[in-house]
Amino acid sequence: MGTVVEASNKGANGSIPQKNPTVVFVLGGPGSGKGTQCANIVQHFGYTHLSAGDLLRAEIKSGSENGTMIQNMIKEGKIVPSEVTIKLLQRAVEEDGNDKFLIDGFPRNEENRAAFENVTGIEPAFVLFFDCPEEEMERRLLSRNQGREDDNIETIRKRFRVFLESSLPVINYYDAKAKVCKIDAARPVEEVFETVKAIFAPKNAKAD
Ligand SMILES: Nc1ncnc2c1ncn2[C@@H]1O[C@H](COP(=O)(O)OP(=O)(O)OP(=O)(O)O)[C@@H](O)[C@H]1O
Ligand SMILES: O=c1ccn([C@@H]2O[C@H](COP(=O)(O)O)[C@@H](O)[C@H]2O)c(=O)[nH]1
Ligand SMILES: [Mg+2]
Repeated sequence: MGTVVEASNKGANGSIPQKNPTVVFVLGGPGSGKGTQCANIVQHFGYTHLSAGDLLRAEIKSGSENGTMIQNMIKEGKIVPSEVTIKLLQRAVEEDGNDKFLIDGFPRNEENRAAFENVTGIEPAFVLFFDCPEEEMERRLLSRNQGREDDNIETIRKRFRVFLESSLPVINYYDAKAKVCKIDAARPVEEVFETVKAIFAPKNAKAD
């Protein structure tokens, strides 16, 4: 991994973002522990955590015109069109006063990745990849008990398939650019976070 690279601020659509944020993509299979580790990173390193899935779920609750479409996609484990998710992410970045963001669970496919880069002009500083076997992720999701409509065995299997077919290629894309920090996420939360800390501590020292 190289040093933290600040995002460029030219949007291909001509828009100029308010800031020049540092963005870290947090990727991994469903239930690999992305949200759990992001909460720890926020506490220790002062990032803002933006979960694309949480933004989409909030959009459903808000009564937005896209709500029913998003709800159906999530129930089926499918990927919501890029333009919808990117707008939500852009709005969240613009409304926040921070200059460094963890984007959790996005980009989920190659089209998401290319559209985000084109629209925002932002390249991630690096990518965290929480690597976890399916059996462990399945166990975690089935006992998460947060009332998520997609935490049932039928949808979980669909989500696993989408992750393998559509999301892993994104991780491979960034790996080819030496931007991926792969973490063994099958260990207990505290152990995983020790590894995460070792990744962020030197980068944060350079970025601050
Ligand atoms: N290292 C771990 N060991 C055991 N359980 C964990 C670990 N990390 C997270 N969990 C638990 O597993 C469940 C899924 O974790 P989390 O919500 O962080 O995953 P996620 O990657 O964000 O999932 P999703 O992609 O579905 O949003 C939660 O109940 C969480 O408490
Ligand atoms: O960029 C995204 C992020 C999420 N989705 C949809 O939401 C669910 C749940 O996402 P989590 O990251 O597990 O919270 C996911 O299965 C997709 O259906 C999306 O379409 N695009
Ligand atoms: Mg999550």
